[in-house]
Amino acid sequence: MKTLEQLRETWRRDQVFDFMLPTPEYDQVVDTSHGPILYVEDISVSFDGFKALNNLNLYVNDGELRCIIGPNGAGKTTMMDVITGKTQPDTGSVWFGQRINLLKQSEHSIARGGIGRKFQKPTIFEALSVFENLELASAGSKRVWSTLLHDLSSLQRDRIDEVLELIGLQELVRRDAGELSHGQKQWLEIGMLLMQNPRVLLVDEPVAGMTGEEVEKTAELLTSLAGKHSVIVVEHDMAFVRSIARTVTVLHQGSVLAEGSMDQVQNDPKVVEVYLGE
Ligand SMILES: Nc1ncnc2c1ncn2[C@@H]1O[C@H](COP(=O)(O)OP(=O)(O)OP(=O)(O)O)[C@@H](O)[C@H]1O
Repeated sequence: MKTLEQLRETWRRDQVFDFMLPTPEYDQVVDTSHGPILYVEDISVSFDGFKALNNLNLYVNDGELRCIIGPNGAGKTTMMDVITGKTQPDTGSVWFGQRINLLKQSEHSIARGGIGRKFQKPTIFEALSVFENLELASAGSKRVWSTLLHDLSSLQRDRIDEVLELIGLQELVRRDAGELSHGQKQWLEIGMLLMQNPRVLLVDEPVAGMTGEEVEKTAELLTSLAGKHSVIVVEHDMAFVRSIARTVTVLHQGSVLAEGSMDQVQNDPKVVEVYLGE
């Protein structure tokens, strides 16, 4: 009975999770020969006349780990919504590499085509094991039923092993996801995104609610992903940002206020005034 209920739950989730949808075929490969994997140019977004993003420009290099900080309401979430196709901007352009115009892609195409997004709250299948969660995330275009009922390919198994090692949950592979700690759930969800081999990972406030030890492990995980993936982390926890940051972008009132190393932005008088000095 438990299995049947789990399958029913999974079936419903099929309508919600991007990784269960078919992978789109972009007619262009992601071309990063000039360096950046993301070009966000002159983006403006208004809500009832209020400019949440105001001529925002952001360039993220292939393989980079970028931290985005800024006070509440600075436009961080809206920026991620634009990159992932959830919000269409009033003006501007967003390119994935030099050739893929993200503003012409649907939210699902973007998610399945190489830009993974981790929301703050983990959205894993609590009633399934760690392994089964990763297994489902590797489903690709296969339907959920067939994934649960058929054997995995050896390639998929290898990828699950690789991801388990990355997220440090090898010992808990048969444990129900619902029994994991908050931090472990967050890592599992990152692992589920990694099963899709995304080129870009957007991670929203990953360490909120974590213990000190979990924060440290998350820092290790995210820094280990950079290089193979481009990782964009939005976070308010300054100690955490300092521990992982290479380049930090500070948003304020929908635009980039400052960009540079953590030391550079922390000593920038504009940044101190609007944010860090608060
Ligand atoms: N759907 C919406 N309708 C109206 N206003 C919105 C909407 N979404 C965002 N805003 C406004 O746009 C501004 C930017 O919001 P956004 O959530 O992008 O900021 P943020 O930097 O992510 O803030 P936080 O750190 O608090 O999450 C805020 O003033 C917010 O109230």
